[in-house]
Amino acid sequence: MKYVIGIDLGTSSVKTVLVSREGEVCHEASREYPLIQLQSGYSEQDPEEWVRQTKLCLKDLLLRAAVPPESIEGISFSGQMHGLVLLDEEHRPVRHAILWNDTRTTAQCREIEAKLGDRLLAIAKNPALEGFTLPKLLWVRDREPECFRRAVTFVLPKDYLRYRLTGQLHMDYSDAAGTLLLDVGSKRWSETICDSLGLPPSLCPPLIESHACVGHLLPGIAQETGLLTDTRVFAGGADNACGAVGAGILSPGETLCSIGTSGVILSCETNRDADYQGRLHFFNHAKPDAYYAMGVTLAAGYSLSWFKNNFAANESFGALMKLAESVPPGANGLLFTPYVAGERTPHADSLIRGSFIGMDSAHTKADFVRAVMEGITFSLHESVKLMRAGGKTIDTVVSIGGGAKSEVWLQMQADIFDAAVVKLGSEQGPAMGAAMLAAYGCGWFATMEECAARFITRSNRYEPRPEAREKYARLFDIYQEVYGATKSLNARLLPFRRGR
Ligand SMILES: Nc1ncnc2c1ncn2[C@@H]1O[C@H](COP(=O)(O)OP(=O)(O)O)[C@@H](O)[C@H]1O
Ligand SMILES: O=C(CO)[C@@H](O)[C@H](O)COP(=O)(O)O
Repeated sequence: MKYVIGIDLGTSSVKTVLVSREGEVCHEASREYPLIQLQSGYSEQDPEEWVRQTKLCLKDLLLRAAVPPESIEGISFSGQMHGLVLLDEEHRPVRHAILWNDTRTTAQCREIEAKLGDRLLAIAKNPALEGFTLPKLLWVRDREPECFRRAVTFVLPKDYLRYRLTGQLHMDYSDAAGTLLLDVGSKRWSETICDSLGLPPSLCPPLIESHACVGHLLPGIAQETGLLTDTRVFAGGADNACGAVGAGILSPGETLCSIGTSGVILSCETNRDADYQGRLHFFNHAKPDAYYAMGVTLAAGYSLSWFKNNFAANESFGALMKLAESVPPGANGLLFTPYVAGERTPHADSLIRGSFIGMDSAHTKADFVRAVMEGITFSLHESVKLMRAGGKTIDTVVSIGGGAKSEVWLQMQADIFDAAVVKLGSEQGPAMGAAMLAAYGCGWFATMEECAARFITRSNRYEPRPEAREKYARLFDIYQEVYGATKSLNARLLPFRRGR
């Protein structure tokens, strides 16, 4: 039997899966690493930790799988998007990586808007948002000139990991699209964007397709992990693109909901001129010449984890789901907005913070858990609504991520989105998409669709329940008013926040 390995370099952990040519997930292994949060709005990681934990994870996978290393034909990657890894001339990081959920770059976003105006949306297809890579580059230029002076190039998290495993430095189109430096339509680094901001185009690394082979493992890495230097390494893609590949979202009309640390609603596109006026992200897919539109809830699973860590630390997620199930839709009049780390879609606002509205002395922890899950799902529904307003039909949504582990949450998604929600047979998230890119890159399948037909099965289906759907439609109207009603209150609370 032949195998491939998919590596997903996530925000909280790295996950590896070993998948056979038949699409069977034979083994998986994962290892965690910490976030470094020096002050409110800051989020960094040590790239060395990604490399260390990935090597240990691969070693563990190989030991437990007990398959001959020569049977592993290819490896590919998925990675948390947008994180800035600045490298010096010896390709060593000049500082820690600044991640996608770091929101320190508001001033740099305004500078990008002032210098590029309408040209930004025309070229990069996206507005200047704090999470994207370009404002992070400008922040280092402005605030840490010594680091910036030493930098000769930059990459994204999984590109750095791949570099350390192979010695080859590249960035694939699906991840490059999230930097705000790519001309998304023509798949070239934009000289206009670089020139307008005074950045040397030489900072941008070579571009490559997600299924392209970049080379082989370095001898030292092969020795440490138990793999072979013959194993081919393929570029891989952005985690949301890989999540879509791993869920079979490969043609227009197919929609994904992913509830991980962040949450996304993603819909595949083949028209590179699709125009959402920057209200949704628009990126290159990991499938050649395909694209996707995407709305992002910054703190989706993160809001539930925040609640659990602070108010239910000794209870499992499963126990919390049981509590949520005991409460009717609407959480007995308790409403939550999941802005605990700011928001992206539809409110690109790094300063807004969350609220519980309607707290009553009769409410219990169960109401709070349900309200948190409903608030996260309402936020995702704002993206569904934007896509429908843009002319998309969304009648079926494939749901993945931690949020798809729970029946009660899957049913809630169906009721709130007013669409059928489908769960996958074996859900491995973006790691499966990475494994599929390796399988396609190895030439096992003529098309990615053929690979998806072999590797992916759909299992349970959740239909909207009329009574809950109607109740949620009324609550969603109220939910949508909370942002506007709390914006100025949050602005006044800003000076009181930690680290201000
Ligand atoms: N059993 C569960 N039921 C519902 N939600 C869960 C469960 N387990 C984890 N989650 C949620 O999923 C999130 C993690 O999802 P995951 O896809 O693993 O995230 P990431 O890949 O971003 O690290 C957690 O923050 C939590 O809110
Ligand atoms: O910023 C985005 C997408 O634009 C995030 O989706 C990151 O790509 C991280 O994802 P998770 O760790 O939540 O999977």
